Amino acid sequence: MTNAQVTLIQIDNYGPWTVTPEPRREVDLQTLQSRLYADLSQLFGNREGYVFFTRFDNMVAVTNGLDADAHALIQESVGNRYPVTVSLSIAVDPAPAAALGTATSQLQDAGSAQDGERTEVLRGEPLPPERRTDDDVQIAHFDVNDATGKYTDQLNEFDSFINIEQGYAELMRYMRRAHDSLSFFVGGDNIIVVCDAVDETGYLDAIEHVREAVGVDLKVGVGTDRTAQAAGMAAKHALETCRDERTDVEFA
Ligand SMILES: Nc1nc2c(ncn2[C@@H]2O[C@H](COP(=O)(O)OP(=O)(O)OP(=O)(O)O)[C@@H](O)[C@H]2O)c(=O)[nH]1
Repeated sequence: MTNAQVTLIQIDNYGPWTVTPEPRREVDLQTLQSRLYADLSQLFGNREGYVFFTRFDNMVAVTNGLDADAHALIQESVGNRYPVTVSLSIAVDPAPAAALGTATSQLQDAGSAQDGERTEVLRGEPLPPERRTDDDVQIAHFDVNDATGKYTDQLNEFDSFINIEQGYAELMRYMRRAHDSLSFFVGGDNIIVVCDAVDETGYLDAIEHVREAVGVDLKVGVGTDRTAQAAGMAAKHALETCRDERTDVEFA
């Protein structure tokens, strides 16, 4: 059984900030959002976590191994670097979607995303060190088969993008519904899914579902470990085995 520790990151009172005193230049907002994501990726990444950009005003991190103090430090660092602050909410559950559900409720209970008084909230309990195991995080790294040959080298870039995004949309809904798992597009033709001990049949069914629904062919490498980065790296190696062996699913 896995025990995903998930942290919801939410920019405090961001909506009002984007239009105060009048709408801010979109290029400046895009720059802020992508820099904040880059910094968070490094701050959590230095501590073996993964951060996914999702909607940019809200981001999701897998933070097994990070305690409350580490979260507070990251929060402080963002407050010192940016004109905005972030709230963080941590939760643990075998099912990643359930962990994110709890993390979300904790933050919603503390106040609205657009409440000027609710800033730099830090809620939730990390996984206690004595309960941590080598099986806490399962990461599945999906990749589109021959995306270069089928899309990038053949189609208009926008049509390539539509194909990849449709594969992502179908996979994220399927993994959420069938396995309480969280899927994140990470660029190119890659999707990283945080899973709750899904087995080979589960992955084969997911690949089959996406192929039937939108005609996008996927393969997946799966890794399990104590932290997101260790599990993610194992998943990448398993994906290389898929390439070598021409298989659809490989476990590290
Ligand atoms: N985020 C991320 N992106 C990657 C990774 N590997 C490849 N990419 C991206 O995916 C694109 C396609 O690369 P590949 O998946 O290696 O190529 P492919 O044509 O699909 O070939 P096969 O996967 O071998 O079938 C690259 O241009 C990168 O943008 C990775 O490990 N992480």
